[in-house]
Amino acid sequence: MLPAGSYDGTTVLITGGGTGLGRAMAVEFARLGARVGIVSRDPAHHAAGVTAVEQAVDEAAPAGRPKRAVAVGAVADVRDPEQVAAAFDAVESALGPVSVLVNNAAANFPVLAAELSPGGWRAVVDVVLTGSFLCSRELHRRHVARGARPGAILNISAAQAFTGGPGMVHSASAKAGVDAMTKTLAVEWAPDGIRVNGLVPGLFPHQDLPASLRALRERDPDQDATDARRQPAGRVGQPHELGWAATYLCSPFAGFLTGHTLVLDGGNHLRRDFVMPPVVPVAEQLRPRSL
Ligand SMILES: CCCCC/C=C/C(=O)SCCNC(=O)CCNC(=O)[C@H](O)C(C)(C)COP(=O)(O)OP(=O)(O)OC[C@H]1O[C@@H](n2cnc3c(N)ncnc32)[C@H](O)[C@@H]1OP(=O)(O)O
Ligand SMILES: NC(=O)C1=CN([C@@H]2O[C@H](COP(=O)(O)OP(=O)(O)OC[C@H]3O[C@@H](n4cnc5c(N)ncnc54)[C@H](OP(=O)(O)O)[C@@H]3O)[C@@H](O)[C@H]2O)C=CC1
Repeated sequence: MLPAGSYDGTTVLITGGGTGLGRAMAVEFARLGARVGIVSRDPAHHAAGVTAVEQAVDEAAPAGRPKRAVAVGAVADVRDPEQVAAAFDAVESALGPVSVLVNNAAANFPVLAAELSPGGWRAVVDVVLTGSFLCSRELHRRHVARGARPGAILNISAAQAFTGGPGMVHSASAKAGVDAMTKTLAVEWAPDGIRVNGLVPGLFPHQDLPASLRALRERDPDQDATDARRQPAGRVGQPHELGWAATYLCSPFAGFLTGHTLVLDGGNHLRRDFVMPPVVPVAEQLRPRSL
């Protein structure tokens, strides 16, 4: 954990910050003093994120301290550059200039590559890869125009980017693009004082996942125990742990770190051996089963 107040005076914009892991990161940034802008499509998600942030900050604050406006939501589909610019405007007019961006918004659903429509491919690649680029570009443009520094961008990726993702070709391909973008922008924007890093969550189950992903887990009534047994660390990740890693990577304590992608997965992506469990074809894994 970073020292209290590490983010005092800093405005952090988190795409998809109203649900799941984005919300957990928003809470950890706010606990350390950040003002947080939550950007996504659904205002109900913003409200959930703002409430979580305010509760966490209130719990951590001394009794009687006046309540501060620490979080706001702004509507944008990250695929649309005009909506992205408008959301930055809204966040900055409420909370001040954004100097930290977390590209967390994502889309994903399990599908066999042979059955994925062009529209389904585009939806995922555009949200994950194009959305991360458009938001990064917007932060860079504003940061440079105001001569501000330092700045930090954190791209939330996935281990599928380097292992491949059978049953999720769209997401794996998009996240691999995000990792290449992390390295590229780290070099291009280092002279502008903007660090660009990546963070890969391992398995972090939570209730906000879309139905198609939840359904994969809900087939097994003992899924929590099964998931834990599948991880070298013997457990899945807890969302606040991702928040701890994110707040470190964007902080001055990581001031010389750029172009790096940190994997937080209890060792799961390294779990390869000469002898592996028998192969179950992905088509069989995704086929609906009667319980
Ligand atoms: C515990 C397991 C964890 C596994 C690892 C998790 C990794 C993650 O990335 S988690 C993040 C997942 N979160 C989300 O996906 C949240 C947001 N998702 C969505 O809003 C939808 O899933 C979306 C991606 C479909 C939204 O895109 P949008 O453009 O708004 O959606 P459309 O309904 O217009 O669909 C576009 C396109 O995609 C096809 N499609 C949608 N769902 C499926 C599906 N389940 N299977 C196959 N195809 C799907 C849809 O048919 C459209 O295609 P066309 O009809 O060809 O235009
Ligand atoms: N949970 C896990 O185990 C893993 C997660 N990850 C990654 O972690 C990150 C967070 O995922 P997680 O919290 O689990 O998933 P969620 O589904 O909870 O979060 C996805 C978020 O993205 C937002 N979003 C989706 N599409 C758009 C869009 N077009 N424009 C703006 N915002 C959008 C959604 O908000 P709204 O609907 O309001 O637009 C939602 O808040 C993602 O990058 C994901 O790929 C990676 C590996 C494993």
